[in-house]
Amino acid sequence: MNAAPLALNRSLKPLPKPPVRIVHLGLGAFHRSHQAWYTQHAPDAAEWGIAAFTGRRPDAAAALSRQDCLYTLVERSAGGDSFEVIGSIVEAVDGANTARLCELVAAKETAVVTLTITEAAYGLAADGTFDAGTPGAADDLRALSAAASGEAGVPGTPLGRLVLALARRRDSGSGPIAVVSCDNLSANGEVARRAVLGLASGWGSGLAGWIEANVSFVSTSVDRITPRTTEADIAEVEEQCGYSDNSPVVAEPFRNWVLSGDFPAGRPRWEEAGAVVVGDIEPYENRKLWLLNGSHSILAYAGQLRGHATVADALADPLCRKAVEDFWDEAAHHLQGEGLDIPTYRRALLERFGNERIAHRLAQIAADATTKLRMRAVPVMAAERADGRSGAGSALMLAAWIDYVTAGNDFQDPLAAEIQAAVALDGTNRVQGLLRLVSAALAEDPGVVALVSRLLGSFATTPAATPAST
Ligand SMILES: NC(=O)c1ccc[n+]([C@@H]2O[C@H](COP(=O)([O-])OP(=O)(O)OC[C@H]3O[C@@H](n4cnc5c(N)ncnc54)[C@H](O)[C@@H]3O)[C@@H](O)[C@H]2O)c1
Ligand SMILES: O=P(O)(O)OC[C@@H](O)[C@@H](O)[C@H](O)[C@H](O)CO
Repeated sequence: MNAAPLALNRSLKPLPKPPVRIVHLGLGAFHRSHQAWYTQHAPDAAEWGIAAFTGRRPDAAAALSRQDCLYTLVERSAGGDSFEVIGSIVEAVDGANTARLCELVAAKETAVVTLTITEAAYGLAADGTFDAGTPGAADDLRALSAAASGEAGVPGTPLGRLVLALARRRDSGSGPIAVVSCDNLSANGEVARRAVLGLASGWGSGLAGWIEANVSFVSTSVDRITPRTTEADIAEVEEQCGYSDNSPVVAEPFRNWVLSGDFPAGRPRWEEAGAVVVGDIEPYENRKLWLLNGSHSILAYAGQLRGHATVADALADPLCRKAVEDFWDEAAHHLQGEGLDIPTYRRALLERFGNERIAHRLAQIAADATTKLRMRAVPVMAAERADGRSGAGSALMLAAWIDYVTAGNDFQDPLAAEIQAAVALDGTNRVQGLLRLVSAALAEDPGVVALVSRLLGSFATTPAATPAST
């Protein structure tokens, strides 16, 4: 009988355990492949430990805690896998444990709070402002107001919990701190600032003013394709590494992190691990959000309509590939700037997306479309139309999404009820109703509605049924 493999922990792999100076909200796959990797590879890693909180469930924190917060990062290239144990996370906590969050954020030693809570968790309205009316925000505003007056009140969203913890930091006199959004949002620092200040209004008693003066909201562009871990990944780590790891994470070899903003209480020297610190982040953000995430959205809807399950499969379909390249041509008109090198970036994306060993599921990317399309299709289309062109490449992304939700596919979206109501309408009203959830301005433009309507059905045929081109 084979002996059970040894479990991964700090006795088996005695990595240093630095003190907590970073608090992370959203303990998912991406944080572990990206910010935790950069922190481990910074030259001052010995001073910077991370306490990471889950978002909605305790499971990931419980699993990681069972192995002293160590996990294996599997770097998966087209040619093979390499393995590295990451130890920069030193505490993994259930997000509902607001007492521990408050304690850590209020501590003088804590200098940075990072976020990977997904785009939908910022509670944005269609115009990009904070929407106090979403159920999560409304509940948190009430909870924060109760907590401020000493009554029982515990916020349930990550940003509501962060506001509670920032109130504790103010009370403890621990001074300024940086909040760093690592979610795929344009101007993610500014979005985080608006959402935090919006929720802080529930607390009252000058908390919003204190946050304005003491919290630096850093914007970042983050990049490393990190699909969800599978059972096969867990089995592979056991076989190749000789220990059992319940929480490995798989990522492509490529990684990129561009940051812009102040860190009033310090930060790890991430730039010496390859991160880039810039003054103006917008061109980098747009390049990444439009070219990578925008084409991911096209592939998610068009690809699934054509029967594909992964990014690599969809990209191999000429119809999907053409839609991606047409959108890239459009977006490139509005990506000017020194060092952006769009042709090289595009070539690299084709190679990254084509890595068949990274099974990046289209269903995962398809989630939360209304929030994502506002930052991926809408700005490019608006810029194209302002320059007198049609914006057909961006319109095709919107048409593919409309076909996808109309076809009765399962989807997750903060506006799911509104999407269902719009889908129940007919013809142009349906198109206009769905566009309105993404951009009121585009929905009111008859030219856009007509263009998107004309493009419906573009991906209706499966590849096998597509007539051979002549
Ligand atoms: N995975 C990637 O390749 C990648 C790359 C770049 C950026 N990102 C950004 O990171 C985010 C997280 O990606 P991931 O791969 O870690 O996902 P994940 O599903 O592994 O983890 C997401 C974390 O956020 C929490 N969460 C999810 N939805 C939430 C909500 N509505 N409210 C509160 N908490 C919520 C989850 O509980 C979990 O802790 C993405 O949405 C994206 O903005 C991901
Ligand atoms: O939920 P999303 O669409 O923001 O993320 C899914 C993928 O598009 C995304 O995770 C990319 O892999 C990532 O942005 C690459 O850096």
